[in-house]
Amino acid sequence: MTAPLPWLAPHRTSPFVGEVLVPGSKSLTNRVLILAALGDGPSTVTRPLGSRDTQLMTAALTALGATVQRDAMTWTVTPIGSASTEPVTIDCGLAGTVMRFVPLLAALGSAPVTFDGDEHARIRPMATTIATLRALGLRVDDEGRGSLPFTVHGTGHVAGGEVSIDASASSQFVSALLLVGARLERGLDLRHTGSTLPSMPHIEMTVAELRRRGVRIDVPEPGRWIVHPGTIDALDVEIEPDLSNAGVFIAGALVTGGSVRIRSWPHDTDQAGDAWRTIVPAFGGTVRRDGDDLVFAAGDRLRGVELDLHDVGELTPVIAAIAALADTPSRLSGVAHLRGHETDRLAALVTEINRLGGDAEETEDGLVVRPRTLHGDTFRTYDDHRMAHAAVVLGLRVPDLLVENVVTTVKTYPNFAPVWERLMTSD
Ligand SMILES: O=C(O)C1=C[C@@H](OP(=O)(O)O)[C@@H](O)[C@H](O)C1
Ligand SMILES: C=C(OP(=O)(O)O)C(=O)O
Repeated sequence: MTAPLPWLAPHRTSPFVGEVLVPGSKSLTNRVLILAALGDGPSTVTRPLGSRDTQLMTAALTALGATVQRDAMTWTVTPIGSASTEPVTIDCGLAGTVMRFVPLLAALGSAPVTFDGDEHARIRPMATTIATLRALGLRVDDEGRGSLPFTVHGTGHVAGGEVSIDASASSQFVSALLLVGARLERGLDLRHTGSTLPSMPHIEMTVAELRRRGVRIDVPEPGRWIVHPGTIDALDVEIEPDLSNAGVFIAGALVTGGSVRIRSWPHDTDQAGDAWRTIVPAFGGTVRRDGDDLVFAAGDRLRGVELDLHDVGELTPVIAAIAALADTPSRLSGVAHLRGHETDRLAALVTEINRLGGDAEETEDGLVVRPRTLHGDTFRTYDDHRMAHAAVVLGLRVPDLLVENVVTTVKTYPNFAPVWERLMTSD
């Protein structure tokens, strides 16, 4: 198959002024689908994200025995019923939420379930998932790899109880256990033993979604969660727009001296992307609520930032792109775990920003980005949707920037490139 032609990123010599309703949150959609599949009756999901990651989740849950009936705006999920013993194979693609969350659901069943994914998925950190399953008493065949592919042999019974894991490489190892904790016979007393735990808002989102469904969870101290055994209530929910993905439009406004209205920004949310409300002022921009929307605008200048992004690591590529266009240096820290994301994001950002003539450098746990005049080139995306987002932010200011494989954005954002093309002709 021939590779798709690179896409010429939109470029502006005038401020970008726009209004966007971004599609639903990936993290919420995939949690809600799982909890619906484990629920005590059918649930509906309104305004779900329809993208590669949620498609992979739907296919995985269907393979485990749930049904997902899709109408345009609402999906109806019927929970996983009686356990089948037929072997199944699940494609995780490059979706962390599928490769980390679904093996724990497979553990509840009685069939051998094989997990595999894209080429790069095979090098994403999975050792904690495999160790967790074994600690719960399951047999896992991974031929000693500690990564995808592997097979989980469910027996229909998981006692649960005390489990200690090292989740320093990804918060998703904690969320995965919490999501199934109530369905373990003795519930779960989970301790994180590693030195650091990234993406805490994503864990808090998991806890909040469980509590909304009647699950009792205590958090007696940082790094410990007690999930009481019980049922997970069915619940009809509407998915919030993806605030992390809103970031690329916000960044577009910031770097061109413009403004953007993000429609339906939730008044109260557990999403990591809510942090844009504090990140934009750090770059010198402004944020204003107008009814249900937030309006982000550039300030008089775009200054560099010093940000610890440990809690919101997934925002880093777009923040690094803004930083490369700022007028003073930036230091981004707390994100060593990004080396295990869709690609090694720290290495990829340094290589690609510097390919354009920039001055970015990797540190032990982040990046230093110094302003330089940038020139066009082909920006590699490494099959990483957020590298493509970073490319678009840079292209708005750097002429002749070509984005390799922009279609990789379909992981969490359908029609990403056409949306930008429409925005460029409509403001
Ligand atoms: O649970 C989730 O939905 C996610 C958790 C985070 O993962 P890490 O803790 O691995 O960064 C985040 O970066 C990812 O995009 C989504
Ligand atoms: C890290 C990310 O994704 P995943 O859910 O695949 O881990 C991301 O979307 O930035």
